[in-house]
Amino acid sequence: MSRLILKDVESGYGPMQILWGIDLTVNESETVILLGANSAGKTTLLRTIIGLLPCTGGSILFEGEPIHNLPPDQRIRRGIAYMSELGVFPGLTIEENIRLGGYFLSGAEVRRRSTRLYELFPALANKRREQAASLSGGQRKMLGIAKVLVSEPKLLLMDEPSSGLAPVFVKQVVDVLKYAITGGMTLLIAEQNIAFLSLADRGYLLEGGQVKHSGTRAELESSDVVREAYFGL
Ligand SMILES: Nc1ncnc2c1ncn2[C@@H]1O[C@H](COP(=O)(O)OP(=O)(O)OP(=O)(O)O)[C@@H](O)[C@H]1O
Repeated sequence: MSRLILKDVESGYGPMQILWGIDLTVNESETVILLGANSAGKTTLLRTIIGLLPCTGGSILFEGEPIHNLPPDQRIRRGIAYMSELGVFPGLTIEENIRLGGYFLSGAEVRRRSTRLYELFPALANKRREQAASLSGGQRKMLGIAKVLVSEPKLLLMDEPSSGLAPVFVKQVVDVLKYAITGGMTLLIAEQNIAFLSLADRGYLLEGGQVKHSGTRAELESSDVVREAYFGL
């Protein structure tokens, strides 16, 4: 069943249109990757789905219902979570950041879920009462992921989880996401780093605010369009 359906979506910044006629689907328990170079429109698309930017044309359906006219908080309440490139509040502790991710849950529920998350992220467990500012770049990214996972979203939108990370941390992020995916998570990830293609069931290549190509992981891996966009081949 389709969890998210975008039909002919348009969006942009004031009079400047950035997205043109985007058609995209994410099915339940599926991982979909949004590939594209700088300025292709990946962030703009994720921000339009969560409602931080207006959908000026077309429609966005979540679990079969239109959401494109709802404010972001109502989209979040329906089960959509958005992890931006920044992700965490450095002045708050690890525990407080995770608590914020589950702000509409009871304290007991957050504690129960945190226990499981700390097993997944032992480096965070050891530092739970320290400020997020004390974490390394890789650990901060892990905290950003823990903070969105605590709400157990029905759909997780992730913007460039690899941004600013050394290759060793990129691998850790990929491994943690693999684990979350085996638990049935539904994910839409915007990434320039081709390592994330290994997580995806399907993907879309954006260029100039339009879908230039789409297909299964295998199709994308062998696609000349993707090879050209990523490797200049
Ligand atoms: N706040 C803004 N105001 C006006 N134009 C913007 C704004 N943010 C982004 N843009 C423009 O929208 C286009 C798409 O940018 P977007 O950030 O969605 O690309 P992206 O694929 O996420 O790339 P990146 O990986 O660099 O973030 C670019 O031309 C960019 O200059």
